[in-house]
Amino acid sequence: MDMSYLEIKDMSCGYHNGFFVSDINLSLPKGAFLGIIGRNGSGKSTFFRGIAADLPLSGGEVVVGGVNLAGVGLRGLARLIAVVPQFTELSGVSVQEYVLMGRIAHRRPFQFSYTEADRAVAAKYIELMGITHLKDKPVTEISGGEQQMAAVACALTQQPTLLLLDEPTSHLDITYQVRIMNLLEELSRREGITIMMIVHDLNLAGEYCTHLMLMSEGKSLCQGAATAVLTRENIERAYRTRVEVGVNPVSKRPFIFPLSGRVTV
Ligand SMILES: Nc1ncnc2c1ncn2[C@@H]1O[C@H](COP(=O)(O)OP(=O)(O)OP(=O)(O)O)[C@@H](O)[C@H]1O
Repeated sequence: MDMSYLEIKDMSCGYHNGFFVSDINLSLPKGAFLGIIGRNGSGKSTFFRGIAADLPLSGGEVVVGGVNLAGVGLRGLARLIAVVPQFTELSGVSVQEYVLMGRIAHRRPFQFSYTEADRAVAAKYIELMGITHLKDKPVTEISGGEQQMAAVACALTQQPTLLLLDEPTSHLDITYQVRIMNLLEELSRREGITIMMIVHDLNLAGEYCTHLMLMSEGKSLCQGAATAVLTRENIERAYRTRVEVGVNPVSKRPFIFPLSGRVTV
């Protein structure tokens, strides 16, 4: 396996006279499923904005499959990277039309309508996300969780090599949470899509992700497999909250138990 499909070196980015993410170093093999965890305001979304060129880098570089993103331009970037943002601005288009927008980066010059192949790709991911029954509804008239599923279908329709998801499970019930995580895991394993996902649910992250990165105050506090990152010491240091760490009896992955103020340890 190529250990450095995604190579982030000494990356920094942030806001004028304000918050900065700094000195991030990260190497991921193709098909890795990285979970980015850390408390609110630790810089997870800012880090994503730097990778997706939504914020200029103030230092370092991001290389995907040997290509330095600084040189690819917006269209080239859209063919490599798809982003599922935390909040999506929605107009009244149908779910199907919305998901099809993922094909725009693949249009040839002077191609003004979608091809049959474009429609087939969109239909495949609409089906995989389990929202085929909603395809003719306006996106403004479906639930928050259904909108999240549509946003993921749209990003996959872009057929990126690197997929960034900013908390895709936050509005989802356990059925859809598990469905989306299983699907992402399968896409990373079978199709070699490298996935980076911001996730607040530490147990979901620990269960599914092949790699974790724990952020604190704009820096990467630690990286590695779930068992190395999800320790009581690391979590208490990053979140300043007392927890107990156990083991999922079936998967043997770490499991975090929050501790109520009632409990004295
Ligand atoms: N557009 C902006 N301009 C200036 N500062 C910003 C901007 N967006 C975010 N920040 C600041 O940057 C810091 C990090 O924010 P960021 O959204 O990266 O954190 P996060 O880890 O993704 O948080 P959360 O888990 O709450 O989504 C915060 O202190 C925030 O106030």
